[in-house]
Amino acid sequence: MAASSVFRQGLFNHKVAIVTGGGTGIGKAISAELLELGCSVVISSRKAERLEAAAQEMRQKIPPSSPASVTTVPCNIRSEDEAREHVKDLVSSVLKRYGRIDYLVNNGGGQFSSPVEKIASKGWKAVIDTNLTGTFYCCKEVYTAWMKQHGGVIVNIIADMWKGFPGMAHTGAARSAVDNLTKTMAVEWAPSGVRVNAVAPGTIFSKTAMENYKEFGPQLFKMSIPLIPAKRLGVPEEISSAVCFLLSPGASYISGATLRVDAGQSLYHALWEIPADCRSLLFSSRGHNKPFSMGGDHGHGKMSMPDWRQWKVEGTPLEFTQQRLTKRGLKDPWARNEAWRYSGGFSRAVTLSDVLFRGFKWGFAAFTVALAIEYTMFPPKKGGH
Ligand SMILES: CCCCCCCCCCC/C=C/C(=O)SCCNC(=O)CCNC(=O)[C@H](O)C(C)(C)COP(=O)(O)OP(=O)(O)OC[C@H]1O[C@@H](n2cnc3c(N)ncnc32)[C@H](O)[C@@H]1OP(=O)(O)O
Ligand SMILES: NC(=O)C1=CN([C@@H]2O[C@H](COP(=O)(O)OP(=O)(O)OC[C@H]3O[C@@H](n4cnc5c(N)ncnc54)[C@H](OP(=O)(O)O)[C@@H]3O)[C@@H](O)[C@H]2O)C=CC1
Repeated sequence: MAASSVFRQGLFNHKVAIVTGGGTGIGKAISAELLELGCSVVISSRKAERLEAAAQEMRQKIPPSSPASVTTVPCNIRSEDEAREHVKDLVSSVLKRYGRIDYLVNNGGGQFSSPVEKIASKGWKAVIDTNLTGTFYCCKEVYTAWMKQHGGVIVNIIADMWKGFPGMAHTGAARSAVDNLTKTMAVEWAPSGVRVNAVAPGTIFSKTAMENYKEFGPQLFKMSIPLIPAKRLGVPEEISSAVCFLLSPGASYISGATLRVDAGQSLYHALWEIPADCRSLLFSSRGHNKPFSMGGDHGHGKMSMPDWRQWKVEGTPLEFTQQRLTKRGLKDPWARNEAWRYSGGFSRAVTLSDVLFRGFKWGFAAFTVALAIEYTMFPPKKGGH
């Protein structure tokens, strides 16, 4: 096996890991790196054939001198009432085969994109059951069946949901819950010698991740690039090295932590565009927002991104935002944004000076007048964005 891990060869010799979702993308990269470092890995997910194909591919790269081996155990961590049984079977079959479980990587999961009001209860449940409840079952089962007596390390893969997750609320809620669950388990299970941490990836490219979003996948991933300080997507191996570090003795004093592996993305922009609608103006006038944060280019730095008006398929979040704006009488919301951008400066200047000298009530009145004048002088351009 050509060495690509930055970690010492043999670091995980004779250890045993379960990696859920280990047959694709991030999970496959984690499994491959663990194998390279001598660990035996059980990869587990719903699609048995795909799992076996991945295992075959990884098996061929294990040198004969290595104690590592890779096995597959199909398991649906979300299968309604039977999920607990599926996970129990997974854990007992690993113990039967290997006699130990040193590491658990809860990586299996995912979601679809949708604005909150269009998420059906079944879809909400599917995502929560997979990402939150599935992770809970795996942790609990591995702990009770093995780690409680023998110690071990758990790493949960979550997501960049730090500012909420507009467009994917279900997964945001589930991953945030797993972040919290990670901390609780870290404390409760410390006396057993169990460390529990999480990794929160930014936008990581893999074929399977992209395909999950069907025909929108390429565009979604492409749109993320300008919003990442590194100006590129991550690759699964960049998550894998963080996971291997957290599993390793190098992290022996780290527990209850969540490591963001996102090149600073979570500190910067989000993909979701906030519409400049009338209600946010009224909201500001009540003084909950700073008046000079209204309009202008404050919320519209994203307008230089790829042209979102190309999104014409019904039911996608962007089409939905467009429809909402159009319903409120804005013929072309993107052109309106452009108008905001160049008319904002004057209105803000008027507002700011009036607020300083006359207080909020009169400041808002002056702002409205200034805005009306500006809109008469600079009507929204057709086709701008
Ligand atoms: C503009 C902002 C948008 C934000 C988007 C940003 C995207 C950038 C990407 C960066 C972040 C990447 C994060 C990733 O996690 S990438 C990894 C992606 N991989 C996966 O998600 C794999 C696993 N995913 C799944 O298996 C599925 O997504 C799911 C968890 C939903 C399970 O699917 P499954 O097919 O097994 O489920 P069901 O058929 O049983 O469906 C159950 C109900 O769920 C609802 N549903 C499912 N898919 C959709 C959809 N595409 N749109 C709307 N609703 C959906 C639906 O209610 C299903 O029930 P019904 O079919 O009976 O109605
Ligand atoms: N790629 C990215 O940008 C980001 C990814 N993530 C998360 O990282 C993890 C890996 O994603 P990634 O590799 O990118 O995408 P993939 O779609 O390749 O991986 C998802 C994996 O989860 C498995 N899985 C899904 N549902 C279940 C289930 N019910 N039971 C068992 N296994 C399941 C899938 O296998 P199968 O279909 O066989 O069940 C698949 O192997 C996911 O949790 C994802 O949400 C988080 C943030 C960003």
